[in-house]
Amino acid sequence: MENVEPTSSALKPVVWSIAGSDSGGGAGIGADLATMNDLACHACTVITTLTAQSSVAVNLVEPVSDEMLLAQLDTLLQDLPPKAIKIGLLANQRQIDILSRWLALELDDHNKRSGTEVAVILDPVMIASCGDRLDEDDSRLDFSPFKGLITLITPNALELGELVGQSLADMSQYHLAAQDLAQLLDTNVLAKGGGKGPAWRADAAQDIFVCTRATACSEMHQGRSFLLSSPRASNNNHGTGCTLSSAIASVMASGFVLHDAIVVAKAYVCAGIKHSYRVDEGPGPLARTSWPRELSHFPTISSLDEGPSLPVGIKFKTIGERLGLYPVVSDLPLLASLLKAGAKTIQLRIKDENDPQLEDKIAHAIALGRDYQAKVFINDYWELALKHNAYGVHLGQEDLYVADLKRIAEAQLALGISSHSYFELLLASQITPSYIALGHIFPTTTKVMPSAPQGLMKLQHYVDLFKGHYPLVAIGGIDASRIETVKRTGVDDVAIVRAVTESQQPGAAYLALSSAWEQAHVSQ
Ligand SMILES: Cc1ncc(COP(=O)(O)OP(=O)(O)O)c(N)n1
Ligand SMILES: Cc1nc(C(=O)O)sc1CCOP(=O)(O)O
Ligand SMILES: [Mg+2]
Repeated sequence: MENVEPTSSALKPVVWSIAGSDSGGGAGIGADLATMNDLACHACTVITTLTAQSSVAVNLVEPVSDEMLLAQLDTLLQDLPPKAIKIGLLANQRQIDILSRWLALELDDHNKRSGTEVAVILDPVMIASCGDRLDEDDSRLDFSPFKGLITLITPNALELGELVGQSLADMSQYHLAAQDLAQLLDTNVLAKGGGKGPAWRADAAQDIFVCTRATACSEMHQGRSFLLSSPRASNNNHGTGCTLSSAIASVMASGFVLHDAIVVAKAYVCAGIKHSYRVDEGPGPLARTSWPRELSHFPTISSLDEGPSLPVGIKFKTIGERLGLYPVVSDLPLLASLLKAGAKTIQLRIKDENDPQLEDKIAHAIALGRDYQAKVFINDYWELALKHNAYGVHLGQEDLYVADLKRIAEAQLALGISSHSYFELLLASQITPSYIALGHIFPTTTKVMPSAPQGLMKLQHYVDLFKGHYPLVAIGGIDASRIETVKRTGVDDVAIVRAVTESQQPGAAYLALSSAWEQAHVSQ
């Protein structure tokens, strides 16, 4: 993150951990604080329970008084309101009832007054990694008071079984149970598969993500289930669940959507396990490795729903040279004039699919590209691009499930894919495209976007992770005034609509922007 301004500590997002203390330091509040601080958040704590715990045993569990629980919540809300909350160990039913009432009344009132929506991540802790129970009595806890009040619940196999009152024998039962829990609590579910259970595999930690709804996220990723599979790194797993849930809360507090928070948190846990250490007899705690920047730590995403899925094992044409400043235009005369002005990469983006001259225009644009030895990409109409042998096609994420990707790859057409989040970047990268577009960086009026503008901070994170793996193209609201700051992130290329098309002299505008882009500095 060397290219963006450092966040002043006053601006660090506040995240709360409502959880128990693990005297052994590997899990609970200790792990949450370490995670939240490591991910550049300010961590506040609401301690629910003290546990006398080591890496091999839990010897005593003692909840704080009801007054103390409420006093911590109310005190913090007055002065240090959260951007996100992680809830861990609740030792008895009374604590569940008190906290759920507080969320329904006080937090809801805070959300309404501040016009925000604080993300609440519930890790329904029941058993420590050494196998001992952490709740005060052996009676089953009822989490239903949390219905409609939480953003995500993150049970492991054992907890999921207890929450839905079933034993889970295989992956399909695991998925059904996660869907049942999503309905029961009216929430999103991340059913973890890292520990023993039906999702366990020796070489991979597989989690099931059931997304019922998520804000500022494309419709196509909602109401769906995904399998998130990460490489398994070591058996030091003490505090894995606490770390995962507090990492999800921290990433959401930093402004990322739920899907992104989950994949970043999984990468954080994967890196933490890889670099973990043993302290004593039992499994060791996770290392703190800061914001994940290593692509191999991120999960592979696959769909668990019926219907089309992304193909595996295909690879698209590699683009040898830079795309540079890449204009995106909707009419042919403008495309011709920009090629004449010297554009070497350009896209034809016609959004009226009933345009009677659609095929003619596409065929003509492709032919012009050949004449000028330029890379002409056709947006959306991949069949026409194939028929007329275009240099390349640009597709959106939703197109990936309908287009014949195998045919496009076999015909040696280049493929560019849009992305609007870490989650979509990972999906795009799984089919090894020729480039990935990252948008929309700044507000745009060119099209209606379901996601919020990404901004430079997120762009920097995406570049840090994907640079060198694929050419990365920034798009959305980029004009002469923003060329310098965009270039400083290290992104490879920029795509531009209005700053060229709405100019009185598009050819001259293209040349000026292109030369500004080439001359702008990438900071080291
Ligand atoms: C370079 C580049 N990036 C993103 C887009 C957007 O493509 P898509 O998501 O398919 O949306 P539409 O352009 O079809 O509205 C693009 N065209 N080019
Ligand atoms: C076509 C398009 N796709 C985007 C994406 O984020 O996928 S943003 C965008 C419009 C970019 O237009 P302008 O340069 O006028 O802001
Ligand atoms: Mg498109």
